[in-house]
Amino acid sequence: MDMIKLEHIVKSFGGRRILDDLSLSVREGEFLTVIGRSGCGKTTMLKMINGLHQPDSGKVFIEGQDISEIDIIGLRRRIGYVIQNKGLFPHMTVEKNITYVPVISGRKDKEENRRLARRLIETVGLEEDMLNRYPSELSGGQQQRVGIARALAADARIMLMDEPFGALDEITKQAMQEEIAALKRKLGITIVFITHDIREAMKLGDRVLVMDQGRILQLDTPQEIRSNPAHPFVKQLVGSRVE
Ligand SMILES: Nc1ncnc2c1ncn2[C@@H]1O[C@H](COP(=O)(O)OP(=O)(O)OP(=O)(O)O)[C@@H](O)[C@H]1O
Repeated sequence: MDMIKLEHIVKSFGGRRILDDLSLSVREGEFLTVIGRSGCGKTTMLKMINGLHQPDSGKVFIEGQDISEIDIIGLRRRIGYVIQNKGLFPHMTVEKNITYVPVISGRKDKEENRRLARRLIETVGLEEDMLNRYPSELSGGQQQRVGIARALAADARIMLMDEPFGALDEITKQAMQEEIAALKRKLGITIVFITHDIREAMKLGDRVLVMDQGRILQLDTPQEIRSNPAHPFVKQLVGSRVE
């Protein structure tokens, strides 16, 4: 099944076309990585998927539902959104951050929420005693893990990740890459993952979407992208890959 479907999306800001007739389907359980020059529209596309931006024309479907016809707040709770260095509530403990969506959705049993937080903190590879800390008391990599745990707490079947590991050192980044790939295999979640790092895009993606000027240059498996780059820009991108 198509978990996410974009149909002929057009979006302009200040008279500039940022997404130019973009159509795309992401299958359930697929890991799609997105790469392209700064400003080519990656984040704008991601924000279309959870209704943070509305298209000027075209349609977005999530699990077959046209999102212009459903409750957008409910939709956002079903879609995890993990962004670099941001997103955690600084005045809440890690536990409160993780259980935020279940709590605002009416799940008030403290013990049950504590159990959920304990389970998820372990799932993302952190120690239980971190639940009582505040985000500022965690490293960047640990904050990213909490962000992922929070998205999982919402029972998100879709995870949108905007350069989630961009600010991490190489060792932590590799550990996080392993972790997210394992989580995806284990939970079968659908992931759309923006990166500036072609190695990361090729390593994690079931398919890689190369974007330029609001259009798709190529959307293919890493193997195809490598062996049959459809455009000089793609070729250049892949050529810059450090083996
Ligand atoms: N809310 C907005 N109002 C006006 N212009 C916007 C808005 N959001 C994005 N833009 C513009 O749209 C273009 C695409 O932005 P977007 O954030 O989608 O790019 P990106 O590919 O994610 O870039 P980067 O890799 O630098 O994060 C940019 O020129 C940006 O300035």
